[in-house]
Amino acid sequence: MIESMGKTLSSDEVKLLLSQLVQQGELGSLDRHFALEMARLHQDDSPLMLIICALVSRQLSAQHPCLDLDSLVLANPFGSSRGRCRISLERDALLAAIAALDAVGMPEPALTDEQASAASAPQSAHQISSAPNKPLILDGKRLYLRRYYGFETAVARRLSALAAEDIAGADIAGAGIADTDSADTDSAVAGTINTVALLDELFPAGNGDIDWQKIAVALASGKRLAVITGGPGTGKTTTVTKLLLLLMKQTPLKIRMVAPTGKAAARLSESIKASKQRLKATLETGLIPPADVDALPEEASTLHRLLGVIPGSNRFRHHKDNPLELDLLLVDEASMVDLPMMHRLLDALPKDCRLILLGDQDQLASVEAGAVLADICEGARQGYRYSAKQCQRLYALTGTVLQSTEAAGLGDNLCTLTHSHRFRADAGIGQLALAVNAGDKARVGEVWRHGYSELTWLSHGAANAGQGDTQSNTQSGKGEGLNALISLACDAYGDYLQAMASFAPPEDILERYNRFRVLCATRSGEYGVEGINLAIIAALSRRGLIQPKQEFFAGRPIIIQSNDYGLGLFNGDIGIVLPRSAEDPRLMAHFIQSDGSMLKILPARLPSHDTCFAMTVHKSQGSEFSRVALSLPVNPSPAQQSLLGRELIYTAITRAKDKFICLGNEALFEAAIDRRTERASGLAKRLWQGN
Ligand SMILES: Nc1ncnc2c1ncn2[C@@H]1O[C@H](COP(=O)(O)OP(=O)(O)OP(=O)(O)O)[C@@H](O)[C@H]1O
Repeated sequence: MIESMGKTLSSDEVKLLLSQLVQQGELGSLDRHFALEMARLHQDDSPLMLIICALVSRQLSAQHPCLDLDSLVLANPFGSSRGRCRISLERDALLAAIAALDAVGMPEPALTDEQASAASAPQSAHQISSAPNKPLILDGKRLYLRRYYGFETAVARRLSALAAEDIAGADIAGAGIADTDSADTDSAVAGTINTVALLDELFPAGNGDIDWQKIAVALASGKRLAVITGGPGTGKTTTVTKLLLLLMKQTPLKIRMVAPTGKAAARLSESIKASKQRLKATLETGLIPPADVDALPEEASTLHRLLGVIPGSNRFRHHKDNPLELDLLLVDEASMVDLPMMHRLLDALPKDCRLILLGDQDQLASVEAGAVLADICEGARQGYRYSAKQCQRLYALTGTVLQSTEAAGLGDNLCTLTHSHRFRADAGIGQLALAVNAGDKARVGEVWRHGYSELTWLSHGAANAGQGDTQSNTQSGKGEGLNALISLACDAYGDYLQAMASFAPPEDILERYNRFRVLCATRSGEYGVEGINLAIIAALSRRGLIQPKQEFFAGRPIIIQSNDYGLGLFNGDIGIVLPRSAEDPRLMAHFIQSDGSMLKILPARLPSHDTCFAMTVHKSQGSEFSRVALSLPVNPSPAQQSLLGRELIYTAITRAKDKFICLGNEALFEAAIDRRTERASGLAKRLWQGN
C-alpha cells in the first residue's frame, strides 16, 4: 500500500527511504530514530508503522501536537523534492490500517484527571511510554503521541471548566435582573452598583463609541477565566491594571503576574508600573484613593520561576498535588505559552483561582508545540460571541448594549481590543501591521508606496526591486540592500558603543542598545542571524567601534540560549559584555533583571549564548524597540519558506515603535503574507465544539 514510483515498498526499503530523507534534510534524525524504536518496541516494522511513526514525530518536531490525516498530502507525505523519496499512500486503506496497528489506541471515553495526568507525565518529548497503554492515539482523523493527546485533552477540559465558572457573588448583574430570591437580589444589586461606580470611575464616559477596555474589565470581573487579546498598544496592560484595582477594591486577592520569558516579565513589570502612574493621574472622585493604586502588585516573574524548577529535572515543584498559593494568576504574552507548559500551569492552579490570559493572538505561535492562545480565540475570530446572559450582565455593568449569540465555547470569556493607542491610525507602522494581518496584499503595496517616513524598504537587489520602487526611501541594486542594512545597523549601534567608550553607566548603555535591533526570519545564511551578526561585527570593527580579537570583547551583545536558574539567566535574556569600570578593563556581561537591578556575570560563566546584533523574530517576541530592521532571506529553502509566514512578518513589524525597515523582495514578502501558520491541533475544536 505504500508505493514509490509505482512499486510497493517493503519494510527494508522504507527504512532506507527514512535514511535518505534524513540525508536530504527532509526528515530529522530524531524522527527516524523514533520510528525505528517504536517498530522495535512493538515488534512491528511494517512499512505503515514506520511511515506513520516518522510522520507523527516529524509533526511534533514542527510544533504540531498531532498529525491531521485529512490534511496529509497522500501523494508525497514527506514533501520530498526527490522523485525516489516521493511515496504515495492510499486514502481508503490508510485510516483502517492505522487503527489496526497494535501501537495505536482510541480515545478513552472521559479520561479522568488522574489518567490524563498519567498520560501527560513529564518525560522527554520523544520518550516512548513503557506503560501498557498504546503510545499513539487516533482521535477521529487526528493521530497523536499519547502524551500530547493527554496534554491537549487535559488543557481543553481544564480551560472549559474554568471558563464555565462564574465567580460566586459576581454574577450579580445577571442575578439582579433574573428571578432570584429577594435577599440574594438585594446584595446582588448592591454589588452591581458598587461595581458600576468603580467601572465609571475607572472608565470616564468617552465619545459614545463602545469602550471595549471597560467591557473587558466588566467581563473579567465575573469569570474564573478571562482572555484579553489585542495587538500592540491596544491597552491590554492598562485594562488589566484597572481590572486588578477593581477586584482588589472588592476582595483582597493574592495576585501573581508572569510571562513566558525573563524579558517579557521585565516588560510586564515596567508596563504595570507605568500604567499605575497614569491611572493615579486620572482618578477624580475619591472612590479609589491613590494609595489603592500604589498597593497593586507590579513584580512579574517567569512562568518557570512561578512553577518552581527542580534543578536537573523537567518537573516543577508546583503541580496538582502541590498547587500554587494564589487567588489570581495573570499570564502576559500568552501566545508564547506552548501546549505542555499550559498543561503544567493549569495543573498547578489551585481550586478557586482566577486566570487571566493576555496576549496577541495574531503573533507567532509558541516555539514549542501548539498554538494555545490562537486556539482559545479561534471561535471568536469574526467578532465577539456573548451569550444573552453575558450581554445582560455587561449591560448592567457598563450600559453597553451588545448583540447576543447562542452561548459558544469560550465566547463569554473573551474580549478583543482592536484600537491601537500606540500607532496613530494614519501612521505607517500601524497601517502596515493592519494590512499584513488582514493578508491584504494590495493594501500592503499601497502602504509601502505611500512613502511613510516610518517605513523604509531595502530591496535585495535590482533584479528583485519592486515593492517600494516608487517611493523615495527605496534602495536597490545588487547587494546594495544588504550593505545599506549593515551600514544603518552600524550607525544605530554606534550610539551605545560610543556611550561605552565614554564609560557611561551600564544602564544607559543597555538602554541605548535596546533602541534598535536587526531581526532575521532565519538563523543561517548571509541574510540570517549568523550572516548578519558576522557582517555587523566586521563593519563595526572597520569603524573602530569594537575590537573583536577574542570571543568576548567590549560591546559584544549577548543573547542567552538556555536557562541557568543558579545564575538567574534565562533563555532569551539579552545583555552586553562591558568593561567593569574606567579603571578596571576586565570584562563582565551585564544584564538588567526584571526588578531593574543589574546582574554582572563573568563571561566564562555564561550558559550557552550567541552574539545579538541580530536575532530571530521568534526570539524578539515580548520585546519592543524604537527601530527595527527585518532581514528576509534571498532564496529560502522549502523548510525556511514554511517558517516565513504572515505571523512572522506581523510580529517583526509590531516590535517597532517608531521606524520599520525591511530588507527583502516583493514576491517573498507577498508569499509570506499569504502563508498563515496553522498548527495541526484539536484544541480549538475541543474548546469550541466540546469534542
Ligand atoms: N483608553 C485609552 N485611551 C488613551 N490612551 C490609552 C488607552 N489605553 C491605553 N492607552 C495608551 O496606549 C499605550 C499602550 O497601552 P498599554 O501598554 O496598556 O497597551 P498594551 O496592549 O499592553 O501594549 P503592548 O502591546 O506593549 O503589550 C499607553 O501609552 C497607554 O497610556
